[in-house]
Amino acid sequence: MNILDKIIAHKHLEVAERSSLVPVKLLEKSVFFEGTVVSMKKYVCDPEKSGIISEFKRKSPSKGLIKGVASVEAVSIGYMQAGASALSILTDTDFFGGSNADLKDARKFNFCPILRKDFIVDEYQILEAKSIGADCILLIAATLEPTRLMELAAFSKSLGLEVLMEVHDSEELERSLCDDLDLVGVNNRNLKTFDVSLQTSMDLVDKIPSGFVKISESGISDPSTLITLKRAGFDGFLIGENFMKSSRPEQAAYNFIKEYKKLLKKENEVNA
Ligand SMILES: O=P(O)(O)OC[C@@H](O)[C@@H](O)c1c[nH]c2ccccc12
Repeated sequence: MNILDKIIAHKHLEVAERSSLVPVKLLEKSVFFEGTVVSMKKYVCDPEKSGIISEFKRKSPSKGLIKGVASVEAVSIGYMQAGASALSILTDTDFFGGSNADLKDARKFNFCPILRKDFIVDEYQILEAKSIGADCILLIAATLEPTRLMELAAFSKSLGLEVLMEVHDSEELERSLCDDLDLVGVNNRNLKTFDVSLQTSMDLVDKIPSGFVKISESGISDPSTLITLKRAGFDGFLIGENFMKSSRPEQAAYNFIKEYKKLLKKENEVNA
């Protein structure tokens, strides 16, 4: 069994357990069911912003411990002050060291789109995402049958949540595209083998239909890479480890975004 299969098997057990402990009726009592969501799509494409979705990630199966003890409050506020467009908060506990409490904390301190980063296999997790204040959820094409992915996307939309669908190759992309998606992310990291290659993004960008916001995900550690990805057609960039591995993730994000803006300005002057 590869790691992705292991995570998904675990998620089914987790959903069964949680839904018996916290029934849907209780989730629906959350104040966030009345509130409107902040659009990830809009923020990522806002030319005044960087397009960067900064991720809060304590550990991962590929890297092990990145930063076990970190303050969501300090890091998420710092990310936004540094010029990120949005936040991605890992809520998986067993494999990524995150929690729903991390997302709730991020929500408390920030008015910006927040992606619930988890492995969604059931409607219950989407209701849970809404109940903790997320604006957007992730659906991973590699882990869902196309019809199931489409059902989950439609369910998210019925709650007003936006959907980021993640793909890793053109086959996944073609079989899973549907109208209820808002953003399509290309994961440069193969979740089964952990191999990382930016070429994955470059190969797939032109295959994503123009109506979807295009995100390049994972393995980004250099501001100049963003220039290459932007030129290729990406609107947004998901960055986690490169910031989280620093002793001060928010400072790392600040320096990165400052450098990116400098490069972007230079690029725009050349093209003017
Ligand atoms: O830390 P990185 O290499 O910058 O990657 C961030 C993000 O793309 C990655 O955490 C991720 C992409 N898709 C996922 C699906 C589940 C868990 C995590 C992920």
